[in-house]
Amino acid sequence: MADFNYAFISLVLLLPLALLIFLYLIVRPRSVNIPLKNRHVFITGGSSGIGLALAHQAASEGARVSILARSLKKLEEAKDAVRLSTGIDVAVFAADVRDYDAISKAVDEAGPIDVLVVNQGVFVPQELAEQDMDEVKFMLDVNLLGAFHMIKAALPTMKNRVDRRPASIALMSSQAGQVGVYGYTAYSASKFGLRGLAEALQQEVIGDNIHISLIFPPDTDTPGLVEEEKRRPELTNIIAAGGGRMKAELVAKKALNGIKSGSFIIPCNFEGALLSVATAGLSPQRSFLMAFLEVVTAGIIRIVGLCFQWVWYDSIQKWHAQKKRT
Ligand SMILES: NC(=O)C1=CN([C@@H]2O[C@H](COP(=O)(O)OP(=O)(O)OC[C@H]3O[C@@H](n4cnc5c(N)ncnc54)[C@H](OP(=O)(O)O)[C@@H]3O)[C@@H](O)[C@H]2O)C=CC1
Ligand SMILES: CCCCCCCCCCCCCCCC(=O)[C@@H](N)CO
Repeated sequence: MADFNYAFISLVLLLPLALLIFLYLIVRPRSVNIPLKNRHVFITGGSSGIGLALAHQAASEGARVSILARSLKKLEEAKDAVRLSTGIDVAVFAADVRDYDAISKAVDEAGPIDVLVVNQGVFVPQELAEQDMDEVKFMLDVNLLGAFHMIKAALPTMKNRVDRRPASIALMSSQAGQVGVYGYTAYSASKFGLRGLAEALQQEVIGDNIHISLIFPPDTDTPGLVEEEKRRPELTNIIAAGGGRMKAELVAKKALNGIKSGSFIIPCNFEGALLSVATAGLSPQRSFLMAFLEVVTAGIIRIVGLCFQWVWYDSIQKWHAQKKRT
């Protein structure tokens, strides 16, 4: 009996330890630190919301910051706001990410980029059956093809940068890029698309010491969300509430910390951390501790995910039943 206990206890302790050591040895790519001080951080959609909060924080960390968006007026206002709070001047570029020539001109003018944050995004929620194809195309063009345009324009000089220090390309996805959400067929598709782009691109640019990050915020208080909420379907509200809600400043802080530590997947709150473990899939994981968590919780987190689906489909069913009655 004593022998059995001894064997049992050592197994319980040794197995996790062996797993930890194994994961420590195999996780790839290796962890990396990406400094921001005195480096060029280029943020698309940097004139509002999360992008503007990122511009503030990158500037206060000593980066040289450029922001790009369509409206020059909003860009100038953002520039004034950043100067007021940090004393630093950001460079502004007015261009539409759907126009490859315009953004490649902006990127050339801005000079070699060390950290590219592809953050621009549009979101017009509606059931696909009701939504015009123009709006579907609009979201895919700005959110997904716009990201391709930015990366294509910036990559040549990023690859040829003279200092070979680690560089970063960060993509602003959304929790709706980890799980499909009612009312978001086009939006979710555009954000899921970023993940495929990111996973493939990381393999292509690791040799150039360029590191990809994907950021997954929940609902975040921004001018964009205020607009969105004017026309969000009730069920979108109910399901999105499960992801929590954050201030843009905190999302920007989590995002910058994740970028600096080279994390491939960057959740922003507790619900987001759960969602990231649940949807780890075959994404790279640089942290052996996170990898450990993913492995040991794999079964239970699937159960949690299935419970979420149960609640969501229940809400959908109730909503339909109620609609029939009224
Ligand atoms: N707020 C939220 O709840 C969440 C947001 N996100 C994502 O975070 C990102 C930022 O969102 P948020 O801060 O709320 O958005 P905002 O609407 O507040 O700001 C969007 C920014 O993108 C710019 N932009 C929009 N379209 C284009 C375009 N075609 N070309 C260039 N710039 C463009 C806007 O400037 P201009 O209009 O002048 O071009 C603005 O600077 C988006 O990718 C969004 O999907 C993810 C999860 C939650
Ligand atoms: C297994 C564990 C699960 C944990 C909780 C899952 C909750 C998922 C909710 C998804 C919310 C999506 C919000 C998108 C916000 C957004 O992008 C728009 N505001 C447009 O910008």
